[in-house]
Amino acid sequence: MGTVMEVKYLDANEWKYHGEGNRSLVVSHVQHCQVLRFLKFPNERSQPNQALEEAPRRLRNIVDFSKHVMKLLLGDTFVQPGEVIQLPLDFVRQLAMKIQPERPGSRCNKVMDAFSGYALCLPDLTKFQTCHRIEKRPPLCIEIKPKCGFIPFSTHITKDVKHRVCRYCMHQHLKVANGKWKRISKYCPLDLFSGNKQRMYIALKSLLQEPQNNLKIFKNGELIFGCKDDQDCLMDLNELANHLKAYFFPANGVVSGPQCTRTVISELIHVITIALVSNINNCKPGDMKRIIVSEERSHCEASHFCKEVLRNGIHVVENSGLPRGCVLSRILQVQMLDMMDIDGIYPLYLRVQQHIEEFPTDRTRLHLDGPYNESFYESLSDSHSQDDETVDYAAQKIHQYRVATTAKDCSVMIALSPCPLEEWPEPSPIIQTSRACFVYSVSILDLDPKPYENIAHQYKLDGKIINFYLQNTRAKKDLATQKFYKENEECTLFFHSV
Ligand SMILES: O=P(O)(O)O[C@@H]1[C@@H](OP(=O)(O)O)[C@H](OP(=O)(O)O)[C@H](O)[C@H](OP(=O)(O)O)[C@H]1OP(=O)(O)O
Ligand SMILES: Nc1ncnc2c1ncn2[C@@H]1O[C@H](COP(=O)(O)OP(=O)(O)OP(=O)(O)O)[C@@H](O)[C@H]1O
Repeated sequence: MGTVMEVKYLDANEWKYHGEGNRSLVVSHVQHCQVLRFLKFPNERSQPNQALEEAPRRLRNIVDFSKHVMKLLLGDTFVQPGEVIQLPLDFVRQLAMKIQPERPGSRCNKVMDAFSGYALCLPDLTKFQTCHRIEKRPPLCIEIKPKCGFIPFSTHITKDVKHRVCRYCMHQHLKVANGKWKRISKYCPLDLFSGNKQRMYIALKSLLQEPQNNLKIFKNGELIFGCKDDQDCLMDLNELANHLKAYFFPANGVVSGPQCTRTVISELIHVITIALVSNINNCKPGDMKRIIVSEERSHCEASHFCKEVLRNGIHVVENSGLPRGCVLSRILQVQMLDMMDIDGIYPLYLRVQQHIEEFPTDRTRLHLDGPYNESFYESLSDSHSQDDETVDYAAQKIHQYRVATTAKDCSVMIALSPCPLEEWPEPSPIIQTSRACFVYSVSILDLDPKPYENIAHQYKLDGKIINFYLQNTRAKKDLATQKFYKENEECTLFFHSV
């Protein structure tokens, strides 16, 4: 299993800390366009054994899921599955020690797997585009974790608020209360996925104001904007504009001040929007058809854009929809494989649990932990259209739900490489702005399968998010009403005294 990497790359000094999430830690090569993605495990004594036992299988599952499931659903060009490799333990241990001081405190409840010797080797998507080109200005890369872009439509939902407010906007309240973030973000995924230029502009501007873990910007593979964790954020828009000036206004890159920041940020938002709605493989006229999500599934009451529209008395917001084949529409379509919502899935999970308690060997037959091969992919298509009370129906719906959950948690990487129009390396796609031109590529990352057992956790979390949101917004409404009456009282007294 796995290939052994070329020896010339195996010097820990040539690799540096790049970033991490909840389940993996990534290091990048200082020179080559490569990253190594290591699994992480809880800080427990059993950790070395757990890693030795689990790492190779989990990594194999990650690659297979990417290759045989997500790539087929999201499209060839967007997905780079990478490969499982085996590394010398000395090298991995040295690396783990070297990067430890760089890690954000909030992620240190888990340790990097420095025990199994297995990792994933992937192209460094933050540098990918320009690997073999000589350009004075290094590549720029924008990473967005867009989260779930629709309002669930399942008839299994009992809490009405889920039909009105999207999960991301509700979850913000709990995250701030838990101390995960300091402020509520105004970003609403439904605006980003709307395909409406105005709504997308507001969504991206909100991400720039409060990036949390949903937006990162890299220059030459180095993080220049975004949060490592809530304690450690690089998010000064003037500073960002300073980095970007030379890209968007190459001729007069020396201008500065608030006007300059606004102009540069607008250009950035424009480029991101184009990359998100373009069909890179494109060009068949039929592909320009837009995917329109029904009105009630594409508006979130908590979105600041919607609030503004209501406040200004504009009642009809154009529901533009996403061009077919663009990265956002691909992701949204896979997210929408979740047709039952966790409210409909949880009872089916209990059905499967009960069944495998009685027939443990069926766990394998039902593909609950993979392997994620062609037959798993086929099991996603609707062979059971109605609930016939079987465990097979339940497993099929659970598979669809898990695939959708991966798409709700993936990230989009947009790599931009400045390129004068005269040097356009056709047929590579380009984006033009008022003064600049970029060759670009779009990839989707973090396409790991979500463990079957997570369903129980997701069900509990969903309940917490909704209850907290309802409590919190109710409390705020009560306070506002009290204030209103108090002000009116004061007003009344004032009238009496005159
Ligand atoms: O449930 P959510 O929406 O909070 O998503 C989790 C993410 O939280 P977020 O809200 O994006 O900050 C969470 O991200 P963070 O650790 O918060 O950066 C993980 O991506 C988690 O995935 P996994 O279970 O570790 O594979 C994600 O869990 P899954 O729901 O994808 O299982
Ligand atoms: N191929 C790649 N090229 C460049 N950077 C990458 C690559 N893969 C991952 N990264 C960086 O490493 C970070 C962490 O990786 P990833 O999102 O896969 O971790 P995770 O633990 O699976 O995340 P999550 O908490 O969302 O489950 C990403 O946000 C991204 O910035």
